[in-house]
Amino acid sequence: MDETVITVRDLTVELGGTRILHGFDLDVRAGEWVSIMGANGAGKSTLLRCLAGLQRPAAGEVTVFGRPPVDEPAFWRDVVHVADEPAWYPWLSVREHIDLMRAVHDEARLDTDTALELFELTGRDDVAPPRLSTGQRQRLALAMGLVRPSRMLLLDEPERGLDLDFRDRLKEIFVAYAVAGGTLVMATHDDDLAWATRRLTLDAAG
Ligand SMILES: Nc1ncnc2c1ncn2[C@@H]1O[C@H](COP(=O)(O)OP(=O)(O)OP(=O)(O)O)[C@@H](O)[C@H]1O
Repeated sequence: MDETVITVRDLTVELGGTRILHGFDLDVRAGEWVSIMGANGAGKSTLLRCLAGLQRPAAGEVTVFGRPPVDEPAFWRDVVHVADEPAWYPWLSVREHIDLMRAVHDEARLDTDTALELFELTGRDDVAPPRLSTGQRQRLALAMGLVRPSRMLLLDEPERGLDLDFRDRLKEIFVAYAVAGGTLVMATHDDDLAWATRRLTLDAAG
């Protein structure tokens, strides 16, 4: 598979008058899993936000699936951005959050029980997210992202809060997504999770 699905050319981003990324280039093909690494503040989340159409570059070009990314429903039908914790519905259970994602998307990738099992939430399916542990909430956020159909995952530190065993499972989940033709771009501090991926390291000057 060699279809290029992300192209970044000479990307420069400024935030609050400070240059975060400068002259950054990237090409990603369908089915690739790319890790963006680097120190705190290097600009990993900022790059993901540019790919998600949530941050306007000061200069340069970004295309995702052949077009500049835009924060619009047609774009989000193809792309999942898992970053900060989603806004939970405190009156809905874990199971109902997954049901909700399945209900608003045609052709869900996983049924609810499979998702609960895969993300090790079966025993916590009837509680509301605010009563989960940090790692359990992260597993639910990932489950909600993976349950719906997509062609690309933009993942900001997906490992946060997860124990080592579940990180191994997550690696398998992401490999399966890529093998099926999906594309992953992941900001991470986890060498092990990134080990088999194409790794790019941002320096502090971007
Ligand atoms: N809204 C903002 N206004 C001004 N500066 C910002 C803003 N958001 C982020 N920054 C700065 O931009 C830089 C890059 O932030 P970013 O979150 O992209 O880094 P990161 O590589 O993802 O870091 P981490 O590893 O800590 O998650 C940081 O120095 C941060 O302080």
